[in-house]
Amino acid sequence: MTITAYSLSVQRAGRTILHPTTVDIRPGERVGLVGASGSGKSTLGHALIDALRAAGTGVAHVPQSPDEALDPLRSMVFHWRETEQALGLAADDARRKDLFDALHIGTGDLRNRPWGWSRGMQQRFVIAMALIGSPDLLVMDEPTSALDPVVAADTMDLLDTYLKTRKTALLLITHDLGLAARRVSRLLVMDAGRIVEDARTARILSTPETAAAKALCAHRNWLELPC
Ligand SMILES: Nc1ncnc2c1ncn2[C@@H]1O[C@H](COP(=O)(O)OP(=O)(O)OP(=O)(O)O)[C@@H](O)[C@H]1O
Repeated sequence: MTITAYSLSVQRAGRTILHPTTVDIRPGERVGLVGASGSGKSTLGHALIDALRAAGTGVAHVPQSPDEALDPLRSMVFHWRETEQALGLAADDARRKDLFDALHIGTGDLRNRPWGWSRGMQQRFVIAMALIGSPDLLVMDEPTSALDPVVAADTMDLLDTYLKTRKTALLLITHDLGLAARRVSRLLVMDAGRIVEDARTARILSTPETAAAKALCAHRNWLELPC
């Protein structure tokens, strides 16, 4: 069933930073939310997560940096168990092995604290945690911007492969059109708190219609980036 959130809007400090916006995403669909800095991407992402969770939709969130998700004083196994418990799931070694294999983190020592793992492994661990409950939607906000380009590309490749056989949809929030172009089939372009263009990725890249989409597409150097 299509995931829909109607008429999301956000006011802060007396200013409307998200104008009424309806978002719909099909099961398994890969959607990019792109726009210039300050256009309202993260605001829409958070409003969408809150509204969908309130309606009972399973939504997981991957933040920009693993530091936002991992407590430096806690072991990796603590984080994993805490997530399972929060989801009301019993510990399941087979599920953990599947996710660890899929995201190539099987060599990590779960007794370590986050700083005992590389940054790339930490972020893949955070992605694996987000997938524990097989969410309907995975929202990733600039998920690879803290990683070097090769590690970032590898991480997105592993996630692509994993999601191929699942119904989990993906909303990828990024100002990096190059990343979005390689990873999603549909783009939502934001400008000043509104979605101003919503179309297939290939169409927006070839014939952007709005000033915001044209501005993003004008910076063609992103074509050279590996992720
Ligand atoms: N708590 C807040 N109070 C006031 N204004 C806010 C608040 N949070 C965000 N804003 C403003 O809302 C607008 C949208 O911010 P938002 O972070 O959603 O944009 P963004 O597109 O995600 O930007 P970036 O790519 O830089 O993260 C910006 O002008 C920002 O300054």
